[in-house]
Amino acid sequence: MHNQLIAIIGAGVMGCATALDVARAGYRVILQDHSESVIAQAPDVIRREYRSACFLKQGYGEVPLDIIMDRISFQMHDEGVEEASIIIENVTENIESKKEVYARLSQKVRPDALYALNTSCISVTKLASFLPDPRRAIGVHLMNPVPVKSMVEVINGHHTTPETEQEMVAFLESLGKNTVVIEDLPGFVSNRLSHLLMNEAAFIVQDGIATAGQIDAIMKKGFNYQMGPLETADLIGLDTVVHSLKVLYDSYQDPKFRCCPLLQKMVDAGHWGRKTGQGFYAY
Ligand SMILES: NC(=O)c1ccc[n+]([C@@H]2O[C@H](COP(=O)([O-])OP(=O)(O)OC[C@H]3O[C@@H](n4cnc5c(N)ncnc54)[C@H](O)[C@@H]3O)[C@@H](O)[C@H]2O)c1
Repeated sequence: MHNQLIAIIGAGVMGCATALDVARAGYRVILQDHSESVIAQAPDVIRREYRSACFLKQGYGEVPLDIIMDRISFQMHDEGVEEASIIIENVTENIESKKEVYARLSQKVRPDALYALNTSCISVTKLASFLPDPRRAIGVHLMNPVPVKSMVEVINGHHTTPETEQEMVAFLESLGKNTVVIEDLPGFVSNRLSHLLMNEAAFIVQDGIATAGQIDAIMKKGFNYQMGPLETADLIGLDTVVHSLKVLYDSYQDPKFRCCPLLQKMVDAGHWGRKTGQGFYAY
């Protein structure tokens, strides 16, 4: 067991799965969220993630669930965050929410702590500009589902130092992750490409050309994708996909990133994908 304490802020889809992976690797974890219902549900979400990871990834069950759960403190307050050597920020894909969280944490977090900023599309340089020391912040784009996906896209912001990069890569390797370190522009590599595909797939459904199932089948069987673009959108959360498309559109001012109206309509209707039980598919 490591002695290090890791604070994970935001206990949604990514926060819970990340807490599971980090605690499984032997770290003590604070999992914080401002929503009472999210914190109340988080232990069950983690238990489900663990069972699914044991099914999908050989050896994942070698660390028993009760040991992992004992390492995680579920909380709505920030107590203990001052002890953390790494802060992993996983809050909603909205610049104002993230900015508010950084302002709050800056009062408490120790000056030598590292910030791992988990964002789908927002520029890491922009996010780091809201922190007291942007040299110690770096983009850590974990992939969903975190326990199953070993790839992490690591993004150097403009001020990120080589020491920060080295420390963060070493931490991620201690979780069993593989990293690819790239430079910063909104959407990075993965989401600049994947969001175009998911958005265009939604346009195809809207145009009445094919169903979600047909599109996903073509991409899986014809192009060897493990998951189709609309299954992926449901897994990510359509709310997050729409937020990300807005960030891409605003950042590049390029119409290719305009959000498909059907996606926006589904979000307005509360059909956010797996997390609400209904998206392009029913769960
Ligand atoms: N979902 C994915 O597949 C995926 C993949 C990679 C990266 N990301 C990125 O990770 C981040 C989190 O995504 P998610 O899918 O977990 O979102 P989510 O909506 O499931 O969870 C976000 C959580 O942040 C919490 N939150 C919001 N404001 C807060 C505050 N001020 N203090 C504490 N908690 C607060 C919310 O209550 C919510 O529980 C986003 O930036 C997203 O773009 C998501």
